[in-house]
Amino acid sequence: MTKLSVNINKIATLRNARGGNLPDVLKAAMDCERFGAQGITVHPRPDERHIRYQDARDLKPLVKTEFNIEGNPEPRFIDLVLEVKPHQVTLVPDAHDAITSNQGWDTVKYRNHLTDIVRTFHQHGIRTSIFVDPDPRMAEAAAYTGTDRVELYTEAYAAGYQKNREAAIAPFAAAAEAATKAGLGLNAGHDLNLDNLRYFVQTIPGILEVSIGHALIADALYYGLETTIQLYLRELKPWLPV
Ligand SMILES: CC(=O)[C@@H](O)[C@H](O)COP(=O)(O)O
Ligand SMILES: NCC(=O)COP(=O)(O)O
Repeated sequence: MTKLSVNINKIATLRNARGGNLPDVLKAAMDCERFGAQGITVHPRPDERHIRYQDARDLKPLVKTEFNIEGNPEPRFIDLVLEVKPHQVTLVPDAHDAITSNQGWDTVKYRNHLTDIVRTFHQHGIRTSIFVDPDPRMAEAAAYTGTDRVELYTEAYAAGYQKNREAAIAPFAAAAEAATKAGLGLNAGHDLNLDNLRYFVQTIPGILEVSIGHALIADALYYGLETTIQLYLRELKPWLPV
């Protein structure tokens, strides 16, 4: 079964626009769970323009499903994760000025760096996932860091889906196969949406978790949060035809 983890960064972005507490990010997270989400993802960035570090601390006692914190493992981020102790940390090589995540790790070049970080999180009982491009070499090399999982960076799949979905998914299938052969669990995320989600999880078996934020929160403007989460969960049902 593929779990749906709702990324609530965009709810925080809306709240931050006015400086108050509307919408309430903590309530939204609990509502996502009530409506069926099987996990909550946050991605604090150094400038805290979306979710804030304090949000992650406040969410910890409230999230009853799986709590996933994503980010670039700089010292302040590592300290936050070790303090909050989520179920999973996803390591993403974000540049400070990136609008959103725009690349996976070079797991060959940064093998030693990632190995040290993975070890630190494992010593505190936190599962690790490494964000990777759809490149079998990167997926395979990720295993040498000791990580539990990789997260396939699906932006290129989403961008190519309408034009030629078979071609768009091919590199992801190859990377997924390499990761699985290397003993890694598979997550996926970035720009997944109601159009492209089902084909992805049905074509690549064994995706353990998808984290979805931008499109899901945008859909919620039209359908409401509860219906939207149900619509995404329906796309994850393995028996529905692609
Ligand atoms: C790693 C990843 O793909 C997501 O975390 C995505 O970057 C969402 O982050 P923002 O909401 O900050 O764009
Ligand atoms: N890890 C991907 C994520 O959390 C959400 O990405 P997006 O759906 O906001 O593009």
